[in-house]
Amino acid sequence: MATFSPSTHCPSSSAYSNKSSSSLINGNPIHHHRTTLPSILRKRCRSTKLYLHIHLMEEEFSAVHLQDGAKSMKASPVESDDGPVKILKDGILSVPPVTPPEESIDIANFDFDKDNSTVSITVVGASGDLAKRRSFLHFSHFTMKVASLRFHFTIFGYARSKMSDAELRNMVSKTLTCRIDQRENCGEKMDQFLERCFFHPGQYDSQENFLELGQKAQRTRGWKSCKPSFYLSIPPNIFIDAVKCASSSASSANGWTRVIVEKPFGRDSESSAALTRSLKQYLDEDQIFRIDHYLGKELVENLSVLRFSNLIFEPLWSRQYIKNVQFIFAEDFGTEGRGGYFDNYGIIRDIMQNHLLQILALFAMETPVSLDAEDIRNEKVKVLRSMRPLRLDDVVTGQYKSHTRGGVKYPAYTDDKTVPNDSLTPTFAAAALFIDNARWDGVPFLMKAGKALHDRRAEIRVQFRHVPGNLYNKNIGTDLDLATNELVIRVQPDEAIYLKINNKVPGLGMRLDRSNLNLLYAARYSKEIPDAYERLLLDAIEGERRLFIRSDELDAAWSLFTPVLKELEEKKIVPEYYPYGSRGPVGSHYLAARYKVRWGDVGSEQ
Ligand SMILES: NC(=O)C1=CN([C@@H]2O[C@H](COP(=O)(O)OP(=O)(O)OC[C@H]3O[C@@H](n4cnc5c(N)ncnc54)[C@H](OP(=O)(O)O)[C@@H]3O)[C@@H](O)[C@H]2O)C=CC1
Ligand SMILES: O=C1O[C@H](COP(=O)(O)O)[C@@H](O)[C@H](O)[C@H]1O
Repeated sequence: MATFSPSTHCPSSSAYSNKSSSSLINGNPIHHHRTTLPSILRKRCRSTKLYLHIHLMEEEFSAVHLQDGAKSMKASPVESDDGPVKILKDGILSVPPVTPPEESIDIANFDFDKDNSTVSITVVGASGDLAKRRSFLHFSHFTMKVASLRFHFTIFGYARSKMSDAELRNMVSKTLTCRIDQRENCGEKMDQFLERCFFHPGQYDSQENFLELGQKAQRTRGWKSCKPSFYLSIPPNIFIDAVKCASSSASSANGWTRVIVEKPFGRDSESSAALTRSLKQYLDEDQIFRIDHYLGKELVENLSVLRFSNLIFEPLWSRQYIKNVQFIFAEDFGTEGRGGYFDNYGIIRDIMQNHLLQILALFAMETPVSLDAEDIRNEKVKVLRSMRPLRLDDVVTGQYKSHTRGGVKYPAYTDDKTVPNDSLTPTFAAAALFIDNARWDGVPFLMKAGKALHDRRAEIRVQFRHVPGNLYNKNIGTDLDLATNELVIRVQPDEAIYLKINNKVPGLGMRLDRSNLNLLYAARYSKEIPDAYERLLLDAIEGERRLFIRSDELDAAWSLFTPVLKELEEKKIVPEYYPYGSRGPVGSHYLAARYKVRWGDVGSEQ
């Protein structure tokens, strides 16, 4: 009899190893099991060798257990009854022996749609920049790669602009790529994806138009039970109108409606709280999926794995061994085309308050009770609430100016026609943050984010303290800084994790150099790294909330940045100007030096 806990851990592979099964999916053993269990919605367990997925279907759930790293799949309940799952003490469930199914299942022919439900995503604001450039592309990758295997799936575009289905498909087709699997008839898959795209014109505040959308969607696929999600790709000031109409007029009878919201979630604490309050008039918190796409990036996902599944890191993860931590975001292009949006927000709201702070929270949080969304988000909130609000003294801001290089003139931020000539909006910022808890007391957490810099990168740098009484000091010079270890988690590009160590240069002498223990993903893994949105969309559809921002997390995040944002604006702080394509304002180095830190991305060997 295998045992597992609903909230804390997954069964080990060995828990199932005594069960024989003749059923295979892609060569992986599969065990089916059906019973009654009212209180568990779904449990996802991930480990390298094991994936367990339970779906609640009314009062029944079916469990599909795939071994050896196979992906989880939504499966219809199998027609066997192995008896009830018993709840033992401490919430441990006892799972009766699994009856192996009689025939083997071939994934290509497996019918995942037996419940005949349809997932539909409506891109609200389908005529806009985000929708055109990114949303449909993400949906296409997601649909072609994942969803088409699992769901009836439709995508609706909704906007005030008039468009036919054919025009929408034409617009969308221009953004599609064959990034998914070149070998597997990509063209055919794109066509299949486009066939699932429809357009419905309407106003964002019209109940009637949303009702028509809902009806059209019902007709399109003959929904038995429909699972509508709305992806808000509109300016935030019309979110509430759209949500009100979508939830009251285009939502499913079974209340499945979900709303996926892109940042910005407000401009400060007050506007964010007001937005949340308004959304909650029409939706429950668990229907709102606030996307921070950095949480869907592979190396950000891996951060917790690195920390909590490797003995060598966690003991070092504190003020005792870590001198400082750096979160660096750089883009080698400006706000081209997005100045209108950007000027109202600036780099602190665009990148720091969300993407970098989310990574920081995952980096610094305590070990969660389990991998469940609420347990992880609880720990993130705790660490955010232990942080000191950012002070003006601890911030440096910059704005890029025009620069000519190699005969090419690169524009200044204010050359954008949608940006006022006298704009003081920062396109660069560096900040020093502190976590006032026992683990991190006194450790500077430095952030740096900028547009129009000399390269594009996102990385986490962990600089360790020097070795006390280092025996090899004289072999590496007197600068102890040169001898400290540094762990670099390169989120993009060229995903990698590397550790800088001191090493003896081979030879008869005793000379040390700095070398890297390097896990370069491209060299280690042949599989393509999924786009952040593929993961996030799948999770939103499946109701997995781990990678979405909860409202209290959002409040805590805004509390840290709102005072300084207000001060910057009220005092009209002039940003330090830096040339397009440079390394950014020199002020960031003074800020780091104040805390005895050297930015890790500067220097010959990064
Ligand atoms: N663009 C980007 O790269 C990113 C955008 N975001 C966020 O995503 C959302 C969408 O961004 P984006 O596509 O750039 O936005 P757009 O300004 O392009 O607006 C999207 C659509 O909304 C409708 N719309 C625009 N303004 C109004 C208005 N005042 N009243 C009613 N309808 C309006 C228009 O459609 P129609 O007239 O046809 O109805 C427009 O095509 C925003 O919240 C933005 O902050 C987040 C990250 C990146
Ligand atoms: O959210 C945003 O992110 C992008 C950068 O995302 P990436 O995945 O390409 O690194 C940034 O350009 C944009 O300003 C910001 O709104």
